[in-house]
Amino acid sequence: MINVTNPATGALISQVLEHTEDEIKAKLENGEKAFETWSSINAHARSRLLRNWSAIILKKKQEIAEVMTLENGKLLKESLGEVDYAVSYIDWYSEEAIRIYGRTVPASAESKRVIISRNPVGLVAAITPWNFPAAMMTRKAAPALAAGCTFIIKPAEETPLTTMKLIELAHEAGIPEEVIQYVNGDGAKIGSLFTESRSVRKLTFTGSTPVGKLLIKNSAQTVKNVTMELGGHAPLIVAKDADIDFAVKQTVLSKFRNAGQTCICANRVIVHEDILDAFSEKITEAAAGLQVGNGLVEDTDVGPIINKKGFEKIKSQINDAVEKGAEVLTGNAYSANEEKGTYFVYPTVLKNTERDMTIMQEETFGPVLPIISFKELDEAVALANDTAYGLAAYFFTNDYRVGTYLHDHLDFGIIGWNDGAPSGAHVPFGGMKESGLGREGGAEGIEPYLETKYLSIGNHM
Ligand SMILES: NC(=O)c1ccc[n+]([C@@H]2O[C@H](COP(=O)([O-])OP(=O)(O)OC[C@H]3O[C@@H](n4cnc5c(N)ncnc54)[C@H](O)[C@@H]3O)[C@@H](O)[C@H]2O)c1
Ligand SMILES: O=CCCC(=O)O
Repeated sequence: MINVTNPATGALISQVLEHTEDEIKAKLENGEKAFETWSSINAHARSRLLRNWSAIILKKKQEIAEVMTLENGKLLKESLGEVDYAVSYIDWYSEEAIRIYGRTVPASAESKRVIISRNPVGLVAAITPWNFPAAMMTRKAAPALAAGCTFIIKPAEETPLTTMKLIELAHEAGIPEEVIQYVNGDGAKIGSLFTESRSVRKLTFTGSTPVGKLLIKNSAQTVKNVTMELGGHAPLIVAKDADIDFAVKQTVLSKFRNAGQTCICANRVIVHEDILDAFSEKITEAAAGLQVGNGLVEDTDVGPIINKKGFEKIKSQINDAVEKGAEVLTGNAYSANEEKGTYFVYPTVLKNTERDMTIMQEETFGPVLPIISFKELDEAVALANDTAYGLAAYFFTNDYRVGTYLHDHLDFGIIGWNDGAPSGAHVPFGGMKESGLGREGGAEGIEPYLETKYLSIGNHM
């Protein structure tokens, strides 16, 4: 049994049954069998079913958002936004379902014809994290179903309820039960069942880089197609000419969203030395003004940290930075109740940070903003690229030469130029280096669910 608790209060919200190994194997078999029927239904019918799903979700938006805030802790307004964000993937891929095109190619002989078709890969298994329990699932499920694949997901143990609700609504919308399924239980156990299964033809994972690496290795056993959306360590560069007030607003948006527990949250701010004091002063004032508390309370800006492990990691990164000489401009304050299991971190801004501090290398996943300064643009680029990650990067400048230079030289999959919120269903989301493999969203997001089949017809008239 999995106990699902509210990270803001410690209250038990629900108990969820863990699936046994036999049950999981039976579901994998059912998913594989259902693939034959689902993949042969015409694309327009699949598109309509996806549209039904999104309409039903929107009718239950408030209820779903409340469940999400209860199990994840994020602000209710962020949960409401996430329901819309999750639905936008379903809507986008309901439209892509009817735009999967093959090709014909001129043959090399008069008696031959060549046809290239795009076909669904088969049963897709997904594993998702707790930080976006709705959107991380729909941005996998929607393209998979649109392409004609069947789908099974293991949501994070911390937040299974939102995902289970969305799948119940998919069935209510008319998508057959075996076409979209969930299983609950321990990540490592279910991960092994997914990777060793020959029924699963594709594995799509969103989560930490170490788990992603393990899944890539284990998927080699059955040569599975994999998509990996992994960790990040986003740099945010503020150039000398930037509009400081605008950059501060966007930095707050990027950094403190979801209490800093977002893979594309700014993790390091790299500021030109001429504007370092002005930027630091303004961001400190903004961060210090944020209200920390329960996401169900209207005035709250920053909710709880998901669990003790996440809390300890954030605290140790702050301590390490302070020990190595960082100056605390605001924060480094906590409210934790071990008995209840609730953990809050007050928005923290650190100045005089150095690249050898843990916070400058490891993902923080919390509301902490380390600031480092630069003089020449090359130095800013070197600092920004000095990480194993390559998910998101941001920069603020109104000088087009500086902007295009930074765009050309930053090794990141997602780049926000004067934009702290670049995500969307219509664009390819994903990372370079150890941040992942493949892209989700946009026209690119359906590709990983399609195989290319080539037919050569001979002896033609
Ligand atoms: N790139 C992206 O799109 C993206 C989006 C959201 C989160 N993330 C990343 O996710 C991480 C935060 O999520 P988390 O702490 O839940 O990550 P996590 O890797 O610990 O867990 C993610 C999922 O993997 C499962 N899991 C854990 N161990 C497993 C194993 N050995 N085998 C198979 N599955 C296993 C968990 O149960 C959970 O469902 C951060 O690193 C964040 O950057 C990335
Ligand atoms: O945490 C990662 C997902 C965030 C997003 O899609 O904007």
